[in-house]
Amino acid sequence: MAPTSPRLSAPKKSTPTFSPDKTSVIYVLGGPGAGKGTQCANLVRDYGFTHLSAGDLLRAEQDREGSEFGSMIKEYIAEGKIVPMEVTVQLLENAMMDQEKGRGRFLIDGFPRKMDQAIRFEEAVCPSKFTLFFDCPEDVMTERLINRGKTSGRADDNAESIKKRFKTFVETSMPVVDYFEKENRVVKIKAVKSPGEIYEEVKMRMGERGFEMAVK
Ligand SMILES: Nc1ncnc2c1ncn2[C@@H]1O[C@H](COP(=O)(O)OP(=O)(O)O)[C@@H](O)[C@H]1O
Ligand SMILES: O=c1ccn([C@@H]2O[C@H](COP(=O)(O)OP(=O)(O)O)[C@@H](O)[C@H]2O)c(=O)[nH]1
Repeated sequence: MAPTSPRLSAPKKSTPTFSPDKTSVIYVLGGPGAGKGTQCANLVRDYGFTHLSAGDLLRAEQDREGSEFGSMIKEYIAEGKIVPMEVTVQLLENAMMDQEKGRGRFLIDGFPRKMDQAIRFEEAVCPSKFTLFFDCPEDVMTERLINRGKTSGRADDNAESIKKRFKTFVETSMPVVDYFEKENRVVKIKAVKSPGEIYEEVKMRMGERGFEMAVK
């Protein structure tokens, strides 16, 4: 069956769709090129998480034939702006529903990038356990993204879009990290070393939060 557009008209609920007792959601944040996707792949392999990248879901919706949001998403991504939250939250909720209903461990990668998304998702979909935040300087991220751009095929891995994405990250996404930080819900990890060294720290910090590896 062909996938359908996000159900934007879903009524606002007073309780979230997924119970945090049964469903674990961890947000994965960090600037563009901080290594979120790279570390998520490690966590999926070792901890049995389902990986949902908000950017990947938006790109898939952009390319889906008949999507009413395709051209709008394309424009936002090229400009490094945050797509209106109704679209992204609904794509994520739909993707979670496609998994075993009401159960599971989800890494939500590259989301929430704006306060309104954070509030809506926590209220209507599932409150998160915590945020893994990969902290990386812009010069390091720029070099990684320019390199990634040689093979990624992504329209936004070019110098002009990268600058815009950094600006959005600092102005719009860091306030989300700061908000969760005040609630002591952020695990901050320096993301400059090699992927292997960073992952060692990720595993240690996951353990501190009660997450053990599913496979040894
Ligand atoms: N620790 C690292 N050191 C060097 N390169 C890295 C590191 N982590 C990721 N990369 C590379 O940098 C690029 C961006 O990483 P990625 O995981 O796609 O970042 P994000 O999902 O945060 O945008 C990719 O090409 C990836 O292979
Ligand atoms: O919740 C989100 C996540 C991503 N994006 C858009 O998707 C782009 C790419 O995000 P992704 O996480 O794939 O890549 P990153 O910038 O972290 O490398 C962003 O610049 C935004 O334009 C968005 O609008 N809302």
